[in-house]
Amino acid sequence: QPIDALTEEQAASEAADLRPQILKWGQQYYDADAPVVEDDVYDRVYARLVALETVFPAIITPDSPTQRVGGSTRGDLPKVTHEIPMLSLGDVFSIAELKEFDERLRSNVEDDFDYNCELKIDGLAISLRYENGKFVQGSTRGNGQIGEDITANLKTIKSIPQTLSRPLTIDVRGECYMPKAAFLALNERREAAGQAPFANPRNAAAGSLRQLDTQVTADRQLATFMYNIADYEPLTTRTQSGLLDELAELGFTTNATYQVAHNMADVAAYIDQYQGKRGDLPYGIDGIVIKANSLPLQRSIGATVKVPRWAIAYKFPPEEVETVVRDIEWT
Ligand SMILES: NC(=O)c1cnc(OC2CCCC2)nc1N
Repeated sequence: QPIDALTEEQAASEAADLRPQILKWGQQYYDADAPVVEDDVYDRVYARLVALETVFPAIITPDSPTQRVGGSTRGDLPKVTHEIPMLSLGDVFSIAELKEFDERLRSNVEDDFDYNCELKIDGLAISLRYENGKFVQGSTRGNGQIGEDITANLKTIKSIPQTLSRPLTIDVRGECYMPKAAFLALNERREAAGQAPFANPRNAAAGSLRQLDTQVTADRQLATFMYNIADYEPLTTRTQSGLLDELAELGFTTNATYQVAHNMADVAAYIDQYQGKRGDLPYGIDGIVIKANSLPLQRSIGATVKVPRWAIAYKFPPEEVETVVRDIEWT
């Protein structure tokens, strides 16, 4: 309950329960075989401990995770500052809300414009830096400004090109994910070895990317779909749909299911087309993303602190796990 409703000893007792949990999750972070608890769970519990100790400084213990130099991050992967922040996405959960997003955006934009519709891959966002066409660094989104350097692990992923077809200096963003079949095979191996299975493919991908042992990452069959670029100037295209084609020409793997939509009726048709097909896809999706298709328009509309005004994610209701297992083609 709210911290200011607690007595000091209640706060001390709650903090005493949280510290070992946070330390254990921190240690699991590098255990090659322990599933990594979801980032947001870790961050929420860590923030609660910080809040308790801030309101009641007397309960702080020298061994509290909050007193470590590393602070909230669970490990000491080197940090990377994103020159251009990695944005996340606002969410809507109904067609009605989607229409509100469209109306609000069109009220602020003079001319008519198209959307690009994309499947929302359920993985984790990564940024790939290329200098003169060579892959030099890869990182997680982190808080959008500062992520973790996972270059070595990303180099083990076959779909990430080491050299581009043109000597460009660019930051390309996309999703790293674990295909459903790889996820099921991994969990079978883990259960056969008496280890806890990963909760879902996204969690498995996150845990696999943060390994200090790159051989572990290499064995996890991770994949990527790239979908964004920090600065589009070096490219020829000026649309989101064209960007996906140009990224493919450069050597990246992109998801071919995108469609340009002229209006919300087209968007609704795209949603209907894919909402029912989640079970047939070889990767997890948790919705669709619609983006203003013009890249200059995206730039002029801009973003709020964390999310673009020119894009929104439409989230599907959570999928029960058994459908993931049942619907897979057991070839
Ligand atoms: N999970 C996805 O598949 C996905 C995520 N994000 C984006 O776009 C970013 C680019 C800038 C704001 C959102 N597109 C996607 N397809």
